[in-house]
Amino acid sequence: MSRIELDRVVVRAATPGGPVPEVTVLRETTLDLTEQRIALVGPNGSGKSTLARLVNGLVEPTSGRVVVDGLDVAKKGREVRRRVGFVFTDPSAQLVMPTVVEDVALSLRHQVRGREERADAARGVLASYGLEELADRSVHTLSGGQRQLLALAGVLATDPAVLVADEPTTLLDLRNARMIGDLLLGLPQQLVLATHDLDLALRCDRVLLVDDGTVVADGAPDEVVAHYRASAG
Ligand SMILES: Nc1ncnc2c1ncn2[C@@H]1O[C@H](COP(=O)(O)OP(=O)(O)OP(=O)(O)O)[C@@H](O)[C@H]1O
Repeated sequence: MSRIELDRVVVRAATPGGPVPEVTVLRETTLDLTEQRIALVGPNGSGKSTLARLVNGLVEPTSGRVVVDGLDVAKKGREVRRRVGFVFTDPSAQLVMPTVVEDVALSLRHQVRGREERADAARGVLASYGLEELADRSVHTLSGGQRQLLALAGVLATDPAVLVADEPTTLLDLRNARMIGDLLLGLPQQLVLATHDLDLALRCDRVLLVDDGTVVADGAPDEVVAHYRASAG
């Protein structure tokens, strides 16, 4: 399993034109994450996405350090991003090529060298997710569920050690949310999952409750989720 360490991490963001010049998005946070499945839960705007994005350098700490498997994210960003896959709430953000098969092929650019070989490998990846019939379609013609599955397939094809998923089921209907949730929780990789789905959080190994830029509870899923439910009134 991988190890994600946050050492006194603070994130501040400039707010040009706002009532104050900057806001603290994440207050000083120190964490050592070694469990396989870690859920981040908490109210809207609490800092879950910020915490998730720190893990692969999409957000940089204002102070402190984020270290993944001994690699400092600020110094070894490229290496960290090869180890840490990321899935967004809205998969459109990461599906950039005209067709489905080209999109998966793009993900495989570091793994498979030749153009033809890459296209073949991409079709193989699609087949393993039951998406082969969509290979030549435009990503814009896919349903939300198909798009999220495709985004996930593309990221997993690169065999990351860690997968960070930021509310990956929020835009999906019940059936697709369940399918993607089951897939994520069944992965052999370490998973960091920001989610509003408390049933998914309960199936993780450790849950962090984030509120107002601070981890306010951290530990066994049933206890932390019960705490969250009670605090939400
Ligand atoms: N670059 C930024 N500039 C200004 N404010 C920011 C910036 N990034 C985050 N914030 C603010 O920090 C807070 C935490 O944001 P974050 O996206 O991490 O929350 P979240 O817990 O993921 O929320 P949600 O559940 O709604 O997705 C929010 O109030 C957000 O508006």
